[in-house]
Amino acid sequence: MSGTSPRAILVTGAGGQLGTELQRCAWPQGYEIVAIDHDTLDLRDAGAIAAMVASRPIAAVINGAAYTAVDKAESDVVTAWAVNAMAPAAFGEACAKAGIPLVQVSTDYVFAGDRQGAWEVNDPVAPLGVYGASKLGGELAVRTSGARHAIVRTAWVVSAHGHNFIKTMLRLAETRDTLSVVADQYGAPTSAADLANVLMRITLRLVEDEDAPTGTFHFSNAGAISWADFATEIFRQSALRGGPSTMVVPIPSSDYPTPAARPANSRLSHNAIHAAYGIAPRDWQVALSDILDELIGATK
Ligand SMILES: NC(=O)C1=CN([C@@H]2O[C@H](COP(=O)(O)OP(=O)(O)OC[C@H]3O[C@@H](n4cnc5c(N)ncnc54)[C@H](OP(=O)(O)O)[C@@H]3O)[C@@H](O)[C@H]2O)C=CC1
Ligand SMILES: Cc1cn([C@H]2C[C@H](O)[C@@H](COP(=O)(O)OP(=O)(O)O[C@H]3O[C@@H](C)C(=O)[C@@H](O)[C@H]3O)O2)c(=O)[nH]c1=O
Ligand SMILES: [Mg+2]
Repeated sequence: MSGTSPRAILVTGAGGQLGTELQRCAWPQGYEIVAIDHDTLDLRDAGAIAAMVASRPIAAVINGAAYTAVDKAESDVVTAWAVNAMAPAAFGEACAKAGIPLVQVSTDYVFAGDRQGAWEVNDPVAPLGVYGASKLGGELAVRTSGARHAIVRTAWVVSAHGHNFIKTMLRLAETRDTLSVVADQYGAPTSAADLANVLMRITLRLVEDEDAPTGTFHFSNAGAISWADFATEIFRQSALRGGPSTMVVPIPSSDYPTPAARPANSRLSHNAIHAAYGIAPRDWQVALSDILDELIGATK
């Protein structure tokens, strides 16, 4: 590519878990990541989104930003919909106009989670709360925008930075002898680094191959556990590293009331992403180990 300018990939949510990991990915030579944070672009401003995409040649957009405060969204409905639905709509329109692909990230919370098994990409959606509903709005906006797109639903995103369940558990363990954690909500954690790598692969295909698979895909790490199981393994692996740990008391969701209801079964099937892109996730325990290496330090 010598003599030509690099292909710019616009990434939103630069300060978030996914945005941070997208910037750490090993993008091939000839690509430049233009990572946009909240201060640079407020996603509630659709006009600013259009102007940003039109302001320079861009090869693709990865919309990694979102209003992710699930409980707060219940009482901040308009902001949640502005960020999670209207901003993707604005990106869809801008990308269609520019003729570039859009990669949109969505969530397991679009499902009601009311039956067993892993959710397939075409299974019926029925969000239980404002966050899930607004993210579904974003999916529909992107799907109908005319932009070539991939919508990647993920779940339980964790990493060494930002806000997430691992960091919350380690923080609470510092001061608690026991920790009550819900044992009737099932899913699989997703390393933000693994997700970023998958989104990079999909984005590169969409940029380089007009016929690359488009549509809706699911990605999480492999496995099926409850939040209580997850907490237990976090503390087991943390203790091995000399980090904080405490005893987990499994409880029903009814003993942990929250403004937003969560799906009982959040498991995402990987069939679609495997068929289209040959992607198969590694086990969640291995991904957790890498994150704790970064947070606490490696085991001796
Ligand atoms: N976290 C999870 O467990 C899951 C996440 N997802 C999806 O994955 C994607 C990445 O999530 P993750 O990285 O964990 O999320 P984070 O909450 O870590 O990051 C989200 C980012 O979006 C930014 N943002 C929020 N509102 C605005 C706004 N009005 N204008 C500009 N930027 C804004 C935030 O900035 P600031 O902090 O400054 O507001 C933050 O940097 C999202 O689409 C999310 O819906 C899906 C399933 C699970
Ligand atoms: C802190 C804590 C949480 N919990 C429960 C609440 C909840 O059901 C579960 C996980 O807590 P969180 O606050 O991480 O849950 P939540 O913020 O709902 O996580 C979700 O975030 C959004 C953005 C998504 O898209 C989802 O995939 C999912 O990751 O654990 C306990 O039972 N005990 C505790 O001490
Ligand atoms: Mg949360």
